[in-house]
Amino acid sequence: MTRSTRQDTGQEQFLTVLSRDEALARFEAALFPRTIPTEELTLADALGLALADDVMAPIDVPPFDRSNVDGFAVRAADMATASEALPARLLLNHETIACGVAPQIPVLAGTATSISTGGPVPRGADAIVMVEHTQPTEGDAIEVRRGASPGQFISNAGSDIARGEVLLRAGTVIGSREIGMLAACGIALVTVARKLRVAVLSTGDELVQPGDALRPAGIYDANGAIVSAAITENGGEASFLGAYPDDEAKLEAAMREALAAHEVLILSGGTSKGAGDVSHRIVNRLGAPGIVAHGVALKPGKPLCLAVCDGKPVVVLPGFPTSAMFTLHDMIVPLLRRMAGLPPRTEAKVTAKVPLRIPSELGRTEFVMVSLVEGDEGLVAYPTGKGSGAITSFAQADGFISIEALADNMPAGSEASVTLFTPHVRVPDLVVIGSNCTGLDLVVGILFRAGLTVRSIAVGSLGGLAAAKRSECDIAPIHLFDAKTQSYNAPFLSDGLELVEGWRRMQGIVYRPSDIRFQGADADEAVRAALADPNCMMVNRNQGSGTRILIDQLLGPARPDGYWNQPRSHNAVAAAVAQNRADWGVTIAPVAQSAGLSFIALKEEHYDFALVSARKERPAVQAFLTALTSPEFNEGIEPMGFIRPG
Ligand SMILES: Nc1nc2c(c(=O)[nH]1)N[C@H]1C(S)=C(S)[C@@H](COP(=O)(O)OP(=O)(O)OC[C@H]3O[C@@H](n4cnc5c(N)ncnc54)[C@H](O)[C@@H]3O)O[C@H]1N2
Ligand code: MOO
Repeated sequence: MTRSTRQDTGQEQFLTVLSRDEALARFEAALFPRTIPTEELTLADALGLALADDVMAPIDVPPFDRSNVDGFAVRAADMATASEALPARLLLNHETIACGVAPQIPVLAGTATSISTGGPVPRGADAIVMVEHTQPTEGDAIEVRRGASPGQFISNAGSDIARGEVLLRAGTVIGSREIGMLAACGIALVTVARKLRVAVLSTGDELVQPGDALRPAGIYDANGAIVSAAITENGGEASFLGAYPDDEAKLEAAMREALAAHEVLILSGGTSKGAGDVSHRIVNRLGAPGIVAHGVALKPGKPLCLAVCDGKPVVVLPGFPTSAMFTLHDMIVPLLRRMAGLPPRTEAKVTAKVPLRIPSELGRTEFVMVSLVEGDEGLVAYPTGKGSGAITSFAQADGFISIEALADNMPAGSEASVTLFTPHVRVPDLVVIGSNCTGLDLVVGILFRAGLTVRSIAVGSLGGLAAAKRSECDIAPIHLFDAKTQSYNAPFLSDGLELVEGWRRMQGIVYRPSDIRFQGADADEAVRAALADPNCMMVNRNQGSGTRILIDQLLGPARPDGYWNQPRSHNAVAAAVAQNRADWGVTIAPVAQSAGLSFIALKEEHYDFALVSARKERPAVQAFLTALTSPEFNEGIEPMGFIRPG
């Protein structure tokens, strides 16, 4: 693809797919060099901003020689021979130097002046003796029974900060500690790099703002909130202007207005090849040089569009939230920080083993978000990926690994370098890897309130079992049905694993309450009714799930319409029926209940835990086992629609 071609389908091709580095180089060349706008602010307002210039100390701190103790200002030489047997006797001068009191009387040989901690040392004195090392004596004098070294208990003027030294360097981000140094020198105003004013705008007909009701086919606008927050986190001033439908004229007007009032414009969505993808077309009309890169050989992030319009950066992020977040942090934030005079974020890396083969797209550098857990031989990096469209891929990850463009996978067992999102690895107290269940939230909640951190990675029952066998987790929640023994979970355990009973989940047929074909029917009647009506559409489950075995038993040889629609979760089945994409399916009672569906009970599914025996004595594992028998758990689990065993 070398140039934009308008096709009959109404779709556009990317101009040229560039490497990440080439795209960044073009963007930087169009943006820099540039001056960093500055302003003078009070210390409080400067918090979080970067200093524009070096700041020199205008005074010495402390400004005078200062006593560090309560006691007496003396001449050390007067105590050269002082001892228990032969105390030095010093006449008291008639003044007391409290904090804030300028001394008037010099300390002459054989005299002492009473002084408080923080008081200015009087002329002639060269040491302070602590009050508890002195004895008042008759004739307005004190006795000192030990020697004093010159300078003792005195902080000299300028010993903390010397007048004329560079106190803080340009580019330093002002925090409470920096504010302390500036205030101690009497500085009230500082010149800082001004916050970058960034306009944020989402595009897409489907977008609904959080807080408003979701309409059919609507999607909550996550990117608007994500981008605005990331700008604020990075010292910018974000103005979120809302979500705009894919209406070219209206969007163009909004973009022009946004650019007039801001220094940067960041959009998301509408940069790929869909019929509604218009934003990148508008960008080229907003100013020179316009688009410098559209299409980057990255995953996620391929449709990223970078432009500079009359000196102002205009970025169109991909619509998928993980793609938007990742490209924003990886490619855009560093440039915005540079434009705002802020130092680069520090990046920490660790090495971790990849437990599974990670497939990757040839030709694109692929960034895979990972969650870190501690295995027997060091860190293990689990992909959190549910694809670029999933918000949790990025939000719940500890960091990312990259797979080079020329590789089509990263083999299981590879050592990978993980770039962390946080300065340090956060090692959780308890690691749970396997099948997810809302009932598990109840247990995790109990542990969380007890101060324990839990990392829960949803990879399904089989993935969890494999992780438990490799000792990468403490506990693997599973619900695996063994057709041969007609039993759950126990037949799947191997040496080193033991079964802890969890709870049961009633599986049943779900239908919309208004559907008269199923009202009042038992399971056999319901299946008969479904098979009798050629317009009745089912939704199945994936091969290998216990629910699928149940469905195949119900259907026998029948293959009704919808049989090949095989989603991988209980929730997806309920959503398909609730949204009228199917008329019936099999899911669990709590999911049916929360989707507002009618339910015909079939069979209990056992949701248990494979426990790694070698980790059983760990405090967090013990806390997990205790939580499972706690009154809080017992009282909470049944109202959620689950069944306690026994
Ligand atoms: N035929 C092709 N289709 C797609 C390609 C391609 O090369 N050929 N690229 C894919 C890639 S890679 C990505 S990434 C996406 C990005 O597409 P757009 O940037 O045009 O984004 P949209 O189509 O507008 O939306 C994609 C997706 O994200 C949701 N979305 C959009 N904005 C938001 C928001 N503010 N908050 C939450 N979710 C949002 C939107 O509803 C869509 O589901 O394109 C692929 N397609
Ligand atoms: O590049 Mo898209 O961001 O793969 O998902």
